[in-house]
Amino acid sequence: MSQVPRILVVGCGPVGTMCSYSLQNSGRTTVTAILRSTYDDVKANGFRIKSIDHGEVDGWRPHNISRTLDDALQYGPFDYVVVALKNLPDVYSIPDIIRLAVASEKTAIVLVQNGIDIEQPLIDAFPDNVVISGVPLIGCEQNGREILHNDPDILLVGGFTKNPDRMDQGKLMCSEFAELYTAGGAKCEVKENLTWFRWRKLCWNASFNAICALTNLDSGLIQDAGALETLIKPAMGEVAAIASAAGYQLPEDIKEQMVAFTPRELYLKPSMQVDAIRQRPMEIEVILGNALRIAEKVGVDARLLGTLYQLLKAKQQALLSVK
Ligand SMILES: NC(=O)C1=CN([C@@H]2O[C@H](COP(=O)(O)OP(=O)(O)OC[C@H]3O[C@@H](n4cnc5c(N)ncnc54)[C@H](OP(=O)(O)O)[C@@H]3O)[C@@H](O)[C@H]2O)C=CC1
Ligand SMILES: CC(C)(CO)C(=O)C(=O)O
Repeated sequence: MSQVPRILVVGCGPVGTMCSYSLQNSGRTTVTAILRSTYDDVKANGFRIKSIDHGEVDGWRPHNISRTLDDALQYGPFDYVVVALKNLPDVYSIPDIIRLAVASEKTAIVLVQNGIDIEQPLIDAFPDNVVISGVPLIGCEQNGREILHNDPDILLVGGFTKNPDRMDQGKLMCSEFAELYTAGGAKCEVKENLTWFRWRKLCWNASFNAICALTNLDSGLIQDAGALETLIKPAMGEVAAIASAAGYQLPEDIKEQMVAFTPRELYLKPSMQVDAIRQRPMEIEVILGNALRIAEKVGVDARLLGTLYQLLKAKQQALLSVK
């Protein structure tokens, strides 16, 4: 590992920008970020960030910014490649996108994304590398160079690798990453049972994200429409049943906990609804498809999730064909 860890952030939307900010703010890293649609604006003016964790900051830039991964390689080799773009295996391959930045087995790949079973493609593509899987508990949105970060950044991380000889290294890198992130003013916690936390978050994402995207009603309006008991909670129940059959027992009152996190008056548009509105591809494979593939393996009947998935797939198909 280089003395000052070099970090590449691929996918500098609201989540990637807040990750870059915390890691750089630690004062102990060099951060390189790939910016596409915001490159010119951020190069000229920096990001304007309004953050519940960091306050208001204008003119902030990562140490290095590049338009492409090829260009970013001049700032490597990287100790960590942080992936914070949408996880869309039906649209692009994340291993292919980052391959050139994974210089050797010393580079750890950090996923900061929603979904379940998202580690496997990276573990398969980079069997000797450490994959740090991160569940982002954050609320943030972006409009050009402006970032509104309104729900605190708590990143839960756990290490994975195919190579048993790399386990110890995985633990070390996970702890180092969490320390750097936390030193920068947000929170990052290492979790031994990270997959359990992925299932817990999936209860929310597979229900609210899917149903709000399909109905174009936000988390408050969908409750006003009476769908909590008829759609949202039943979908959560199916996720909990799959998780339990796969060995991850969620609390008995998981549905109530998730609803309690989502008071009506929040009127929150889940990221999948935002993507649908903006005619951008939705993360349906990692949020529903993977859960259903696991359901089939463990013998759980998840017919509501199956229907939501097929409806979303049709919507995605239509959306991708007009792109
Ligand atoms: N936003 C939120 O509050 C939360 C998001 N999450 C999860 O975090 C992850 C990231 O979410 P979010 O930041 O909202 O996503 P966005 O879609 O808003 O941002 C993704 C960014 O990735 C960039 N990008 C896409 N493809 C590439 C590529 N090939 N190379 C480089 N950059 C690329 C996009 O650039 P361009 O603009 O040029 O297309 C965009 O800036 C997702 O998995 C999401 O589900 C989890 C919790 C909360
Ligand atoms: C929990 C929530 C709403 C955080 O923004 C989310 O994960 C999403 O919108 O996908």
